[in-house]
Amino acid sequence: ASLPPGPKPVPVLGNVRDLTAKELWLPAAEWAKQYGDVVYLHVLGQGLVFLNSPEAAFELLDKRGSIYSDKPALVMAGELCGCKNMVWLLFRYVDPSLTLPTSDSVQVAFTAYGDQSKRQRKLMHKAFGLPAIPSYNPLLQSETHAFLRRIVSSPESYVAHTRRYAGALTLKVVYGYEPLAYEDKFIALAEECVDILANEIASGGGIWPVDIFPSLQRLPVWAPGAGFKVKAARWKAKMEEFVDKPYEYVKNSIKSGTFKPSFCSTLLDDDNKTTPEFEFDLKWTANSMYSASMDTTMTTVSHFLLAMIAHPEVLAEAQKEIDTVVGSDRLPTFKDRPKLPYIEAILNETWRWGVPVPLNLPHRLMEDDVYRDMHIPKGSLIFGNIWAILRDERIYPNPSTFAPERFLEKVDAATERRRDPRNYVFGFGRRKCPGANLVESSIWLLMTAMIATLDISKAVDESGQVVEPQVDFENPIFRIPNPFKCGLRPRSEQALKLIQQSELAS
Ligand code: HEM
Repeated sequence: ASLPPGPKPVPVLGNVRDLTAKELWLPAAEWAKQYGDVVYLHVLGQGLVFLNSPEAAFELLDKRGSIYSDKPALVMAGELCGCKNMVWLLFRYVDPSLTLPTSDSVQVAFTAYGDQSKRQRKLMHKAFGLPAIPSYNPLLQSETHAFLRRIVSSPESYVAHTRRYAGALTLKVVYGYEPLAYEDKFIALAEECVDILANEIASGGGIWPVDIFPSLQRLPVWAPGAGFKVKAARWKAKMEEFVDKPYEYVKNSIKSGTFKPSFCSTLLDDDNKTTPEFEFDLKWTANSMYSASMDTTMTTVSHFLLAMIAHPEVLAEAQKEIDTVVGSDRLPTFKDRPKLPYIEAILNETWRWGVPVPLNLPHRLMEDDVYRDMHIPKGSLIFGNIWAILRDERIYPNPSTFAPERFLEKVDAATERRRDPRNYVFGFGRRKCPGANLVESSIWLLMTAMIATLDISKAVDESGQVVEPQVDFENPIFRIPNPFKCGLRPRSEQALKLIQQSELAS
């Protein structure tokens, strides 16, 4: 079998010049149109495979998951800095020109496929499987209300409020920890580690000389050129602190009987077996959730805001629906969800149009494989091209337009399944996002509460001029818009009153 088709490589360097540092999903969508639903490129012999249709993505990443679920490994970040146990890791992507690294950080699911990743996923499934989700509802509700209160008090800081919402929610869900309003120790520690990962470990494109020549690991620390080992030891200590400290907090609060139910407390209690292996998995799994939820939540909320700014008629229609179903005497709750089909369609369209992780996170193929007479070499990195799938005009006419109505059209069950963006935006197979059920609830409530209480529009500057949002996507993995200006204010006196009163209720 021959390799799948793709842009013509040059000798040795391969397709280096075909890759772009920003928005790689745009050329990847063009390759999909030109070469079909499986496209192959290589960079210095490293195979990159793009799966551009649901059929190809499900067949390989899902059905053949036993060989398509590994993750790429990096020696410096993984081995020396101790991040190999993290399910997520921030690192920088190699600049396509292979001369200069990009300055962007990206996150990648990192644990190699094997017993450890299976155990970690089992823990996450237990905590975030569908049956567990209703138990988080009160927490989601109180965090959403706290978010609204912060927004009305300083709307210009909506980015910081969204990050705090995601961070606090994760700390509470995972550790039962209530962060302080300002200068919280765990949030500060988490941000410090995120910064080390993004700006230190990941500098130089995330690829260090030791990644290319693993034998450098054996250099003694005093040897010339071994400075990386000293740095790695320092960063590793910080990473371990980030993993150990919140975990110790849970254990101590269980001992003193002051704990709040959480992912960790439930598992420690349920399994009642604190073998070193179990504790190791638990604390690294818990820790990885923090990074995993930050940028993805930020991306989704940003796209929702952009869509509302660009389409005031959609916001008005959604507010009409809320006013009819919920009224103006209370804030929406999960019980209202089945009666709000237009809002459901907005959420669907936000997932589809925003595409938070357009090329998925790469999986690594563990064995040579053949698919439809095409040879896919062992070691290839496999990208589920979620962007191309969700911009397929045969399924979504005028795909670049934000149009929630498309999801209100009655279709047969097979088309319904095929067009549901949730089947794609959270990835595929055995590495599919374990947080999907949780964010399905958390983002729904956050979005619905914003629609119910806020006017969302373009910002206006001091001289009264409307400020057009400047949208730019620099991050090579997450489709996360750079912070843009936007106008957020209470919809009415009554809405403001409900937001302020929510503090008493929570
Ligand atoms: C807006 C929301 C989110 C989106 C769109 C999203 C999307 C994704 C995607 C595309 C992947 C890669 C799947 C693959 O490799 O096939 C992933 C992995 C992952 N996600 Fe999410 N995610 C979101 C929120 C969250 C949250 C809130 C958590 C934690 C509570 C979380 C935890 C994880 C973890 C731990 C992984 C790695 C799984 C593994 O490699 O086995 N995600 N996510």
